[in-house]
Amino acid sequence: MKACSGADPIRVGRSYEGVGKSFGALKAVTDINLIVNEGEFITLVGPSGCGKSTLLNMAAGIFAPTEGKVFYRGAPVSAFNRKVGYMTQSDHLLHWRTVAGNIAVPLEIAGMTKAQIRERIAELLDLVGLRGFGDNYPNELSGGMRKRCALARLLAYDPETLLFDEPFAALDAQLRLKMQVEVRRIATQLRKSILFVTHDLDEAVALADRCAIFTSRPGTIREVLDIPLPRDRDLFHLRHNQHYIDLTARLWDEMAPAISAEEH
Ligand SMILES: Nc1ncnc2c1ncn2[C@@H]1O[C@H](COP(=O)(O)OP(=O)(O)OP(=O)(O)O)[C@@H](O)[C@H]1O
Repeated sequence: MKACSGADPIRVGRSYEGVGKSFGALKAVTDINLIVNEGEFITLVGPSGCGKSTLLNMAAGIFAPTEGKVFYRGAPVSAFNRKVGYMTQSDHLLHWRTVAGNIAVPLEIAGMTKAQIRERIAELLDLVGLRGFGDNYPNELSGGMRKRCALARLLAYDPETLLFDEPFAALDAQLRLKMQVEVRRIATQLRKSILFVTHDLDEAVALADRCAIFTSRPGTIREVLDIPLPRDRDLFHLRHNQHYIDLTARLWDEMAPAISAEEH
């Protein structure tokens, strides 16, 4: 087993130790060793099909590793758990419920009272910049507002780790930048740990404290790149930041052989 990169015994939140996952004869990932410190933002990049989503699914406990273990605060993750919030490319908003009604879903499941739900929804609408839109239906929202609503629902039961699987891939560049700013702000403000899968290498550098680079399948983490940009970085002006320019160029160089070898 390779040494876990980035270990910090005081702040370790989640760890993958010698983790592998096979689906029948197909080995998706192998020998994954990764520490996710509390409050840390880690982006995951790698060729298509190398097992990035599989890694998120194992963090959520959606399925178990076939080798090694995933730990959360020292205890093995053994079943689907509410310590994580999961967001994918599709927002999965319920079209027959208002914004407030969508955000209420996890709160109703958690058994909160009507008054508690109302109060929590008001907090969340403020947090994601949707105050005044609680009574609108999803089809009355812009693409960015839908994402904000999905983000509010994700945060509703205050999960400790947020898992993002290419959440902004379908957005245009300007909207994507706005959502990146929001996620980075919320992550810093609420001190969430984040695992964020992306194919966008600029996004991978802009958002991360560290970026894990996968090999092709069976995927393993080839390198974890430190991103020493300030925690309160200004994403709108990163393109002028020499560290950002150098790190992005380095990541592109690392990924170029794998990207050019992909079949599509
Ligand atoms: N539930 C499953 N059953 C069977 N095979 C699966 C399952 N989930 C993933 N796989 C396989 O495991 C491999 C890794 O898939 P995964 O979705 O984790 O990769 P990825 O890196 O996220 O891919 P992409 O970047 O294209 O989204 C793929 O070959 C995929 O077909």
